[in-house]
Amino acid sequence: KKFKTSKLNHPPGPRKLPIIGNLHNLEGLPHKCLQNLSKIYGPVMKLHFGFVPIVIISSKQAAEEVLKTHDLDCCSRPETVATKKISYNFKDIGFAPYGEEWRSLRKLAVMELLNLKKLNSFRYIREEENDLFVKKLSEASVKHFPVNLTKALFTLIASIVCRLAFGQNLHESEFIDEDGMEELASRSEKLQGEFAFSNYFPGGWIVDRITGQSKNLEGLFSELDGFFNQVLDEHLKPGRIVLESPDVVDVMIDMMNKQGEDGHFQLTTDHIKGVISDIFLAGVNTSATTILWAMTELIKNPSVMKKVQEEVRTVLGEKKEKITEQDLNQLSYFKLVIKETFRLHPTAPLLVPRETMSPIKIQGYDILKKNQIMINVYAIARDPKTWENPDEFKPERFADSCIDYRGLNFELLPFGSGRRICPGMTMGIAMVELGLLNLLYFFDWVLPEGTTVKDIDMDEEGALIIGKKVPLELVPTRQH
Ligand code: HEM
Repeated sequence: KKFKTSKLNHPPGPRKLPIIGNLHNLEGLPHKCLQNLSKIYGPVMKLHFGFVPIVIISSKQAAEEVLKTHDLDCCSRPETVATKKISYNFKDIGFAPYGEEWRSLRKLAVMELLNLKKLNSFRYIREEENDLFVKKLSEASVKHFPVNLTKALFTLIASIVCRLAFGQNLHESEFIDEDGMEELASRSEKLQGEFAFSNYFPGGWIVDRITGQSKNLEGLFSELDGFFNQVLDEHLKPGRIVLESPDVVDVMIDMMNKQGEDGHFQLTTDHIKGVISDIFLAGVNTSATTILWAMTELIKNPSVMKKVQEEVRTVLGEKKEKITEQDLNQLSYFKLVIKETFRLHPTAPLLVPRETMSPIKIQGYDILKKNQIMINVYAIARDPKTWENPDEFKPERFADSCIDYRGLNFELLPFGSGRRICPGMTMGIAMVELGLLNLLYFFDWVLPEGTTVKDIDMDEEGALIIGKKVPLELVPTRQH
């Protein structure tokens, strides 16, 4: 031990046990448990999940050092059994290590998903799908029955994402069951977060085989793979007619067919499936869950609900039959409600884990090469040193503040920051804003008979993307 003592200043952390490291310290949801541990060990702490060293960042200052000062040094991704599977052997954007392949795919995604011109030209898809959503909710409102908003919102967002990115109209699709979207999305979330021994222990694959974990993973994956294959096959059909503008899959197939053999990175069908998988997994759960949390908080806080509905209905007038994205420009309190939802309920509370590519120093601590880094944006957004009454849902806190959630203010990072920032941010925000606006403009919402605000369950579940555990059921009454 004496000889091994180095001059390195390692981050503090709870005592680890032989073999399991700190796995025994993890109880409940990781972001909450790590938030509690950081109150003891500080904003930069080191834990070991089995044999894997993981550095947890829980303050605005430390997050800025990682994501701004050292962004390039730590913008790779660690490999896990599940992410290898779901990314078609890292041939995607979200889980691919840093390198030429990731850069090329990411560039393509930014062009297709972040491109404002393209997003605007697809505006009508979002508006049409929301219109249909309002019609369905209006039918339910006649009967005054509770609506399962969780399911309804997953279907809405999946319809937009599948139409916009894959050219698939879920309402007419022969092979996709639109009502099964919530289940498919939550299965995929399970797949990403499955605990596997092989992630943390050398030879852990043997345990995974014995416990049936490997088989479980295979089963979940083959269901999703079936869906992604169908999307790809539809696009590869000879004589395919592109009705709307070419979607992401069309663009990638075109690139694949035109590429020469010049030694550069070659696009394959696995890359296309990797990107389809990314868009579906990263796009649907996150946006639907954000609207769901916004509605949950509004029902729990009736004065905020009243204020935002008053603004929405006064500014847009009483007689609108259809909401457009232009209507969003005139709303200010509404936008604060969304900001506050992103603060209290970041859907990826630990972002997507990163991996250091070279040794770095964060807040004076030495972090070695190939260490995992998790940024606890949940803990940062509820840090009482930065936020007054951090657990309260209070959109007014942003009224005179220029803090935004687009990756430049390190106290509020629902989309991450730096090179790995979410490339679907603009699309995600557009879907969340329009979906919530339709819910608030056209309907009044109450809890089902016999339940009160105290009965609203705020429990969370999930692994990488955290959702609401119990579905939200509310009774709509059509207003206009
Ligand atoms: C409200 C909606 C959304 C939220 C809150 C969200 C959040 C995030 C977060 C936190 C990350 C990780 C960033 C990091 O590691 O620093 C991420 C990555 C990613 N997101 Fe999103 N996202 C949303 C919507 C979307 C949509 C609609 C798409 C695609 C259609 C998308 C595609 C991706 C991809 C491909 C990555 C991986 C980027 C990379 O590793 O280079 N996201 N997202």
